[in-house]
Amino acid sequence: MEVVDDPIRVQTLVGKEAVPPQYVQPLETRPQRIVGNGNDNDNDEPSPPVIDLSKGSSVREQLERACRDWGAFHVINHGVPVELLGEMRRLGRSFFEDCTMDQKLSYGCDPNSPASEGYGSRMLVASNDTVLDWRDYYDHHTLPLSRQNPSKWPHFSPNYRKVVADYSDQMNSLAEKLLCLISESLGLPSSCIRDAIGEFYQNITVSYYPPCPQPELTLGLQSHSDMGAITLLIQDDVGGLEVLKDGKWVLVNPLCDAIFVILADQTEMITNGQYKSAPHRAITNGKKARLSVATFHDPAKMKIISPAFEPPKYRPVRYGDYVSSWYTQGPEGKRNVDALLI
Ligand SMILES: O=C(O)CCC(=O)C(=O)O
Ligand SMILES: [Fe+2]
Repeated sequence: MEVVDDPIRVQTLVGKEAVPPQYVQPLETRPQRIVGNGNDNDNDEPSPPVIDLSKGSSVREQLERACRDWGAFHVINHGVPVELLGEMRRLGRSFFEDCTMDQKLSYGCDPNSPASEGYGSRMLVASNDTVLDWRDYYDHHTLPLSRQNPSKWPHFSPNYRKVVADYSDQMNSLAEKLLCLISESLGLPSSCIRDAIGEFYQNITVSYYPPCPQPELTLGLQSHSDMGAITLLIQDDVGGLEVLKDGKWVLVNPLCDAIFVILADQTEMITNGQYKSAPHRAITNGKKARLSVATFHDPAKMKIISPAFEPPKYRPVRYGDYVSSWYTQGPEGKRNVDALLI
């Protein structure tokens, strides 16, 4: 296996006047908007729907529309204490901003293993000539509990490990609840998608996007869809997450108490393409650092995923094989799940 050097953390580039050439996107993938200058959101631009989970009877209908039209939506009244969302954001930010680089590097992830836990900067990179993302991150392995080893997580704050463990529990329950509702919205038994995924493999990734001297040339995270079943994301008030809707990039409004739900590739497969995974990306800005916390819920590597409808439109795939092809080919704006279409 090719041995990869430990990547430069983007935070160490802050203060430069220009971005190094490896971070410059080709013309066709450069962002079309600059956030943080007061005209972030085009008034005519549609916004992802907001679904109130406490509104019993209409929730399934709203979910159905949001899943078909967007593959992504906000949920409010989701049952997760909003103080916990705030604590997770605060502690996540504190790691990046209050720890020294030496402290942070003592948690550095293994650059030779694609999904290793810890502090890194090059997660979605397929080859050495891929344009780099303007992002640093901290990835935590949280579920199943046999993968959870809090001694590997930052200990600069006495609360950090407890907050991450509580956050993991809460996201797990919400992901289960949403997959049940999503199954029901398609007339499937409520446990259908949940059972098709099996035991959740959950990762929590805190992404930190330092201010960028040339936001018009860069992306914080290149276009991709998430590989697993369902992603639950919170962000701060800076804004920069975009989802692709009818061929256009639409900004996801930061809603402080909401959780943003992103359908991922295995849910597209199981629903036989009735609900598509949502391509999304993050843009950067010149003034403020931006933070997001994404919680991924994936099947086990050995799990075979196949559509729950006849006739199937996708070939069955072992999840581990799907992941390996993703890491060797990279997202590069393609929809990897399309490769499984029959
Ligand atoms: O930072 C964001 O808003 C997006 C993060 C994301 O898409 C990911 O980590 O897969
Ligand atoms: Fe993502």
